[in-house]
Amino acid sequence: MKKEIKNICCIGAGYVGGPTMAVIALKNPHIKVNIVDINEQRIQDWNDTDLDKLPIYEPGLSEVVEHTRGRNLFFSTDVEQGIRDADMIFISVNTPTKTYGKGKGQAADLKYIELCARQIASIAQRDKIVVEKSTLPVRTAEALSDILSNSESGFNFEILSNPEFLAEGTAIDDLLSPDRVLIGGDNTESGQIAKDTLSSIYEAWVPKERVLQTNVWSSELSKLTANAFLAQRISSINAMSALCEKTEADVDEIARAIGMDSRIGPKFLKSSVGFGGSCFQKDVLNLVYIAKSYGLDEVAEYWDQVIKLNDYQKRRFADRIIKESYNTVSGKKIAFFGWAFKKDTNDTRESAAIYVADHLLDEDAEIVIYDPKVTEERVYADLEYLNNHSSEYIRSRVKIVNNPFNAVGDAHAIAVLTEWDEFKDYNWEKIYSKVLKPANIFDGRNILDKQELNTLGFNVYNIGK
Ligand SMILES: NC(=O)C1=CN([C@@H]2O[C@H](COP(=O)(O)OP(=O)(O)OC[C@H]3O[C@@H](n4cnc5c(N)ncnc54)[C@H](O)[C@@H]3O)[C@@H](O)[C@H]2O)C=CC1
Ligand SMILES: O=C(O)[C@H]1O[C@H](OP(=O)(O)OP(=O)(O)OC[C@H]2O[C@@H](n3ccc(=O)[nH]c3=O)[C@H](O)[C@@H]2O)[C@H](O)[C@@H](O)[C@@H]1O
Repeated sequence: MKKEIKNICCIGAGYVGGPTMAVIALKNPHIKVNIVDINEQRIQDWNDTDLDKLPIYEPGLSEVVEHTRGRNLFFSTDVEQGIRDADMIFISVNTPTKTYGKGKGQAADLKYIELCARQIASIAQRDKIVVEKSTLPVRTAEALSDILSNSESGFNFEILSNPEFLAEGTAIDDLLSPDRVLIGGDNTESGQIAKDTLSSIYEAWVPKERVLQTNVWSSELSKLTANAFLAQRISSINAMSALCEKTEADVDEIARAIGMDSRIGPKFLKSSVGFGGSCFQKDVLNLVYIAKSYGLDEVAEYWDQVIKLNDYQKRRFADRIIKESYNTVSGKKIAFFGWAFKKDTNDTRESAAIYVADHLLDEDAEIVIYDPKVTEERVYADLEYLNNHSSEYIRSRVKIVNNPFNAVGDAHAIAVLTEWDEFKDYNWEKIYSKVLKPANIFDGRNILDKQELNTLGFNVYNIGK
């Protein structure tokens, strides 16, 4: 059995809420979807008639928004109205690592989630299905249920966990053909109805066998587990990259060799300057915190190593630039190709580039950055957020240019931090003529044609080769 859903509200118009709801609206034209957010600028950008101004860059997103916006997809700052009208409410707000108090630097900060729950409790005028879309610590649904069931309204709030597995840069493809959709809920009669109701929304386009129902705790913990396993794979291959550099083994050859074992599989074995993004570090740290809070110290230490290895990888890359620059980068210009945490996104959260730059700034380097999608102010904000160098120092040492050729003039080295496809197709001969000699390239993504660059005269330093 399922309920009829006519109106959905999503609280949080971010990287998850925006694309996810746009696709739900696309595939369920009979449902009105309201995305609400307290960030006025963000909502204004989502409503901009110029689709190039959407707050998020994702291939295919603007087409979906163009098709649905104003039809059955709406963006608004009126959170209360959104909650009031909805039969089903997705909570898709940010859950960053705590920067204060107990669990600082590890636990997820759940204040935004709690605020949403309290707001729903105080505004709702009828029963609602409340869906956790944000990534949350296992057993958060218990706290939500507590807040909602203690409201004076007396209405029934059914809580579901429906974590999101999309990756940035491929969000629309991932949403259109997901490996699976996970829905956790209570095994009561009303819980089952709620799960079936949400399943039916996805089944508008996702094959039924890919919509998986579990209990709510399994669903919450599956999300953290998936991200931990993915991050662990990268740290594992990155650990091998360090060993490769000592032994003349080639990490890409190793990835290929082990990836052909069907038990291991070929995906997510690309060695890099280190993983970034808003979630891997946050979610693994959260897992470490949860394990510790249950007294499972060995479990906590095991996962903590994934983060330590990632920090080591970023540091190793920066140290190599320094070492190969005759042990000093003071006053030297290092050109960065890429700042985003991966290609095809303008998101820079936890990007490895930030930490590599910070380490080079410790050594008094000058950095000139080109990224096809990241703005100047974003770069400065990322570096200033670390609070390691003054804003004046950062702005005097770091420049952002809107053309790769403007980055490389008189550069002592080029460092590739993001795997943007366009980097492969540049006129490297022209670049060679502009950089200082010896011409050093540090390819933090192993994307460039080393042989060709060597022929042009470059020294190419790879990860794990
Ligand atoms: N970014 C990603 O690729 C993925 C993120 N996730 C998870 O999804 C959640 C959201 O992540 P993002 O979309 O990246 O975050 P985001 O920071 O891009 O968006 C969150 C939005 O929520 C809004 N917000 C916060 N409190 C609010 C409130 N009380 N009322 C109304 N709006 C409020 C913020 O203004 C912001 O625009 C996080 O838990 C994250 O771990 C899960 C899968 C993928
Ligand atoms: O919870 C989340 O936020 C999401 O986190 C990741 O998605 P995302 O961070 O957007 O992007 P990924 O493609 O996973 O890349 C993360 C980082 O790992 C790096 N990476 C990825 C793959 C690889 O083989 N090697 C590697 O270094 C990327 O360059 C990037 O810096 C997961 O892939 C999603 O399933 C999940 O929903």
